[in-house]
Amino acid sequence: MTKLSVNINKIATLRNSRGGNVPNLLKVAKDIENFGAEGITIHPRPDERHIRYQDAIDLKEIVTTEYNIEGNPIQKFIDLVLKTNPTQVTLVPDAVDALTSNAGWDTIKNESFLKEVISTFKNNGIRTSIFVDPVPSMVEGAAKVGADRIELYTESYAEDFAKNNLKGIKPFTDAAILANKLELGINAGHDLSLDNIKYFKENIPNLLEVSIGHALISESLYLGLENVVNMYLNKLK
Ligand SMILES: CC(=O)[C@@H](O)[C@H](O)COP(=O)(O)O
Ligand SMILES: NCC(=O)COP(=O)(O)O
Repeated sequence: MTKLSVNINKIATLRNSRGGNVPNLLKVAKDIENFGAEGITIHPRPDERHIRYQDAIDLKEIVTTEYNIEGNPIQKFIDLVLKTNPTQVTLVPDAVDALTSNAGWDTIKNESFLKEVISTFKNNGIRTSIFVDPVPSMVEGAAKVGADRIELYTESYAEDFAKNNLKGIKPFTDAAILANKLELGINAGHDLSLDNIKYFKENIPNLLEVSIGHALISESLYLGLENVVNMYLNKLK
């Protein structure tokens, strides 16, 4: 069984664009759980352009499913995660000014840093996951630094799938087989969507969790748009 964790960054982006509290991030998170999702993911970035650090703390009070916080472990982020105590922290090596996550960790170059950060989180009872490209040496490195799980960075798979290149799944399947051998749990995310998720799931042995945000929120807009336009038309009759 693969858990669906919904990334709500985009809800915060919409809220912040008007400065008020519409849509209400906490209510959306609660509703997503009530609709059946098994987790809530956030990725607070240092400039707080979508999720604010205070959101991370407020969400802890209401999320009853798995709570996953992603981000680059700069000191401010480490402090936030320790204060919030989520179910899982996912470490992502994104630059401060990155538009979105765009690479996995080099788990060999950053071995001692990752070891230290991971042990800090694990000592506080927080499950750790590391964002990695589907590269065998990076998966081995993730096991070496003591991570509980890897999160496979799926952008290249999504791009290949959109071009009908089904071979793009191969490095992900191989990485998953290796992770299973090394007893690392497997998560995945980035640009997964209603189009590409089924094939991904079918080809990844023991996929524990996917976190999906950008496509899921965009798809929700499209799938809800007809209904809402008609609700307005009815009110204007
Ligand atoms: C870690 C990852 O894969 C990202 O997809 C991320 O969580 C999304 O971040 P943004 O919403 O800021 O693009
Ligand atoms: N970890 C990936 C994530 O949370 C969402 O990525 P995306 O679906 O917004 O690309």
